[in-house]
Amino acid sequence: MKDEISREERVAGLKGLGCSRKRVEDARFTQGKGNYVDDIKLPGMLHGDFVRSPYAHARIKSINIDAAMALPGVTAVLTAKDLEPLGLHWMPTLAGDKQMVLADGKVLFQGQEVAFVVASDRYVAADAVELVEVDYEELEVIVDPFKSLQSDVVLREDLVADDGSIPNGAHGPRKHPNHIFTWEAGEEEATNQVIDNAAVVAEAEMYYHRTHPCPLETCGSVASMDKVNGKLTLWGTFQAPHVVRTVASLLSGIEEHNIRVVSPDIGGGFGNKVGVYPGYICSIVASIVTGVPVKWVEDRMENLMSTAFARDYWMKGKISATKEGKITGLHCHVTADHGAFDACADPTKFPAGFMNICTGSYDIPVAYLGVDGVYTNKAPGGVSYRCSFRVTEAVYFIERMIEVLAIELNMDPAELRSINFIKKEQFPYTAALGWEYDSGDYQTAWDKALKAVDYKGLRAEQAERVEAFKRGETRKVMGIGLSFFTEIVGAGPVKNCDILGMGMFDSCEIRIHPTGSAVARLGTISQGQGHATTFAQILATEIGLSAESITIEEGDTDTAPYGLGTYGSRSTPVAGAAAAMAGRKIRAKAQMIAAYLLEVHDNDVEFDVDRFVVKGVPERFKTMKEIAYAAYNQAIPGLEPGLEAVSYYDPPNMTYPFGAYVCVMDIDVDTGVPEIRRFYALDDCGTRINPMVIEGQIHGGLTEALAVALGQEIAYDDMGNVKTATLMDFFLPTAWEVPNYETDFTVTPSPHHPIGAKGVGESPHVGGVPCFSNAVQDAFRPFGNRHTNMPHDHWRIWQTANNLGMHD
Ligand code: PCD
Ligand SMILES: [Cu+]
Repeated sequence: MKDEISREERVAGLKGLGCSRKRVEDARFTQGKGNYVDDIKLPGMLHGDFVRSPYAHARIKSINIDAAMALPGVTAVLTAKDLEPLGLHWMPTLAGDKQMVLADGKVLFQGQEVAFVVASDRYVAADAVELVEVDYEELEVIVDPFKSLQSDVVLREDLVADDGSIPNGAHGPRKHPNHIFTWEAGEEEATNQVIDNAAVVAEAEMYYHRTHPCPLETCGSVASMDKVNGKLTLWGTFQAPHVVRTVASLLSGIEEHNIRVVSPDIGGGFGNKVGVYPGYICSIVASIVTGVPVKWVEDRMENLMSTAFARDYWMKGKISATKEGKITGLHCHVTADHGAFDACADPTKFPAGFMNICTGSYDIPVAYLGVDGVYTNKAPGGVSYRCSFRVTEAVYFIERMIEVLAIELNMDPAELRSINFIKKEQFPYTAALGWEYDSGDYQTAWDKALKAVDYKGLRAEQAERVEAFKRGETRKVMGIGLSFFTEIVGAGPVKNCDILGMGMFDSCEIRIHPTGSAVARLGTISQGQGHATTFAQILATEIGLSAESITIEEGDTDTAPYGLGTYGSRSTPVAGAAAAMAGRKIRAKAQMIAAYLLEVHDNDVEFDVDRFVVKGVPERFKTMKEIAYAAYNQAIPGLEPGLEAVSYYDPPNMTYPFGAYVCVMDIDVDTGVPEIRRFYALDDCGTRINPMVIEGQIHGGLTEALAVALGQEIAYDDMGNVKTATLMDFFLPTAWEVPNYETDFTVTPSPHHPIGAKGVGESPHVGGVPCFSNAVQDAFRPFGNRHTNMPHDHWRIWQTANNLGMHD
């Protein structure tokens, strides 16, 4: 047979690895044809809405539902009393704590779910919510975690024994009724010894404020109990649909094969949609009780007030070094505000997530981390926002400690980083707090970044600006924000990582059709990341069929293989690896088919782009399309018909993407308004599947980082009122604030991932927040600033300038 097109054209035709293929899902989204939870409309469907607590801490004396029930269109009003006989008034959290589904005797945060109204439409439900009369007796409110550990006020009465003793929590002994856990890593004594005897020590206390990812789509679910067939179908905004199915089965007693969980299109997740919310449970119970489908969808205020927040970490650090700037030790203590229930979604063995990556990208011989989790009268969560697993906090911490140490040493912070990087030859590198970093080449990335922005030139310009400011010629100061981050993404492996006992592997199942097109299903679920585009690219390169002829499906537990879902940038490292492995199984069978068709031995054919060729005889080949057809339609001795494969992949390690960011900022000291002149981001996520998708991920993550660093916050007053529950008060950046990002990359493949890819979705946020914050702080460094807390909104920046005497 003769070849009409060149090998190059055949490679391009696959649209495989490395191709900036346009996102296939966007045809649907840009034409308004997406299918979100709120688009699901079933015959006879009822609508639920919550009565929520106006108080942050109060005893519930009585609930009167009579007036609400009397409103035409209202079917039911559920309270904890109705859920109790079913054992559903409390639910387990992913962190091994339990949480009230509906207020049981008391409320513990503003916005807590008190009663669930079910009515004929969303408006009637909202009207009925107003008619439910709840009699509250206010209790003393605690919003400060340090005060919480000193207070006589017991927040969680359910966690104190009758004799007043404090039973152990899910993560061991508790020191106080409002204490959740102590978690430690590293060697405290050895670390203290090094620090106490060091030539130079820098200390800092910093607060990484509470915030919220605020996805475009809020959380919601539709439950439909088919009593005839005994089958429960649950559509919802779930980042981990299979986990929801298993948990729903364990809680309800409905056998798992009779539960179908579907995540339809999701309008942004960002970790906000990992946890299990009372709304999910209440819609299920309401559908079981009424026998018709019940929908629950939050409004914006409910989403901001009550669903999984992020951060709220009070961090205290000490870092020591030689006079030359070689870091010798690091000590970190965190007081972690978890709100009213511990509902973090960290792997079970890691109650503070992967905070123990806080030694960052540096070769630090000895370190210690201690974390104390504390209850307060705030919403539960702590799982979300572009690094559920606390790597955001860890990287912020170390990147601030480096800056503070640079001040102490009177050294350039870029040079200080260079001196301390883990060197290329040291990988795989075992860090003082236990992680084994898979691969990295930090110095190369750093040099490339500093060169790209002309770092030396910028510092010279900054020095001139400081002089000009002092002479009174300008009121603008200039900051150069640096950050170098190492992320840790791709949980498992199963031996280290499980959630509530569910091991963190992932999966891919692929079915090739006779005409050489395919459908592949994975255990993950895209929330906007573009999986339908990128997973097809991995498979295209592995099996030699064009990505255009491979459909990717996720999110329906009736069809998709079991997987742990999408968060912690785990889809590429884990499900992406499963896809590659399933592709290789297809290829192995295809090789046998090709050999039979070509009448040679299996070992005499080899794979080439989209075909198997007889070794050394390139004109003798069978394309994958021909092989697929033969797989079904030709009797091949010793082989079953069909061409399918499934892979369950338990990764041997996590992947460690990294990056080097630089932000140049001008700040008007009289208005506190920062202006971002330049933002350069170099990312290394190993093998790049789709450069355009990566670029989009980085723009998104950096914009969220800008938001968090420069103004976004879930703030509470002393009464526990949420002060930022609307988009009037909660900062969402617009095109006005967002700079023109310059992106760049290096490629250091993961040695253990089948295609060498690492995750990237979280990276820009993890590296971006310290970069923006460092830019603000660096602008004030020449005027005496050491550390000021985020968010650096205009008012706080103005205060920083004022405190430094710059308004005098
Ligand atoms: N190397 C590489 C890597 C990656 N990639 C691509 O990119 C993406 C991403 O990826 P990753 O990194 O793996 O990740 P994932 O898993 O998929 O995802 C997750 C992430 O993702 C991010 N991004 C995003 N985007 C959108 N649009 N939306 C959303 O929601 C979101 N979210 C966020 C978050 S937050 Mo968490 O949950 O907190 O934990 S985590 C997270 C996809 O598509 C992939 O394929 C490529 O291409 N290459
Ligand atoms: Cu993460």
